[in-house]
Amino acid sequence: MSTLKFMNGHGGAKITNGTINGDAHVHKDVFHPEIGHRYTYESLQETVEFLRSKVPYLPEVGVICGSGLGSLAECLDNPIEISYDCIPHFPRSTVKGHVGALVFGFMSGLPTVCMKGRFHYYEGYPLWKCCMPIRIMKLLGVSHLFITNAAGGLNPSFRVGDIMFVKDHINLMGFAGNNPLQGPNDERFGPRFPPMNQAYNREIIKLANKVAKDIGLGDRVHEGVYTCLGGPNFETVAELRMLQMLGADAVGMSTVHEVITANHCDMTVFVFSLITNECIVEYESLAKPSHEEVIDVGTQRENSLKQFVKELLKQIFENRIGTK
Ligand SMILES: O=P(O)(O)O[C@@H]1C[C@H](O)[C@@H](CO)O1
Ligand code: HPA
Repeated sequence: MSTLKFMNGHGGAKITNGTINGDAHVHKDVFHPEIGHRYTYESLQETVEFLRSKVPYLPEVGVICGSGLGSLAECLDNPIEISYDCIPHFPRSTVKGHVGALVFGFMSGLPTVCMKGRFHYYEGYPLWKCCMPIRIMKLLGVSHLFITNAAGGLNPSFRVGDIMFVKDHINLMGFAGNNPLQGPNDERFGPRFPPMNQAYNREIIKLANKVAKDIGLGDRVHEGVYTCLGGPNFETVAELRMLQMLGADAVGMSTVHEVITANHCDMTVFVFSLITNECIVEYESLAKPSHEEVIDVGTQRENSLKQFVKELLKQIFENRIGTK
């Protein structure tokens, strides 16, 4: 039997061991002879059924916690935490700062699911697998997806600890033909050729600027363009200079493929990057980016970010923004 533990003081529960009904969990996707492995709509339904059997309500909001930002899940009242290794067909988190659990609960009174840990291409997961949880959230009923990430600041006006509301992206991996929607298209999720010119909800960005100002973060927020490289190495000076010339304001190793998958299945998307380091574009600089620094900045900014996310969410739903 999988264990359901009650968490002290939170009135919540935790499902932690790696077995379901006594069987070691088997990670399963489906093999297509011509294109290799993929999840099918039906295999994802098994994951959804499992989660529905553990959580007595359906989430409307999804939050993906970026590196060092797992504490956003602490905004949830009455949390039910389910470790990824208990969930049928779910990949495993392998990166420090990504705990590897879905946490269900109520944020600003709204039923919400947080991903405490995401999947990255550099971990060895293909993009369609990195994005599998987004389709699970959609099937569970999530209409609004908040995606967060840690990113390097390319825009010279950004300072460490600033927040960038993502208004657009440059899909560099897509330029090279790598896209999470590659392979057979299931119309039950979305169209073969989805538009991406309104991938980031403009009304929410406008509201986010207002909320940030109201809570005293007005001078620490920006709007900008995010781009994602495959990682895991940080970028060279020449690469960073090229990204600046392309018009990117921040660089990371995630998010773009998640945004594409979420838009494909018609979710309302809001993304922010926490600028955890300044990109080094001078050969003379001896500074070196590190994952430890990335996580530390996340920890330093967690209280402001929690306050911001809760207030923004509340106002989005009060004003019915992005409700389709
Ligand atoms: O998961 P995110 O995109 O927030 O994580 C960033 C990119 C790398 O995974 C890691 C580098 O420190 O942080
Ligand atoms: N580059 C890529 N990914 C990152 C960075 C960076 O400088 N900082 C945090 N994630």
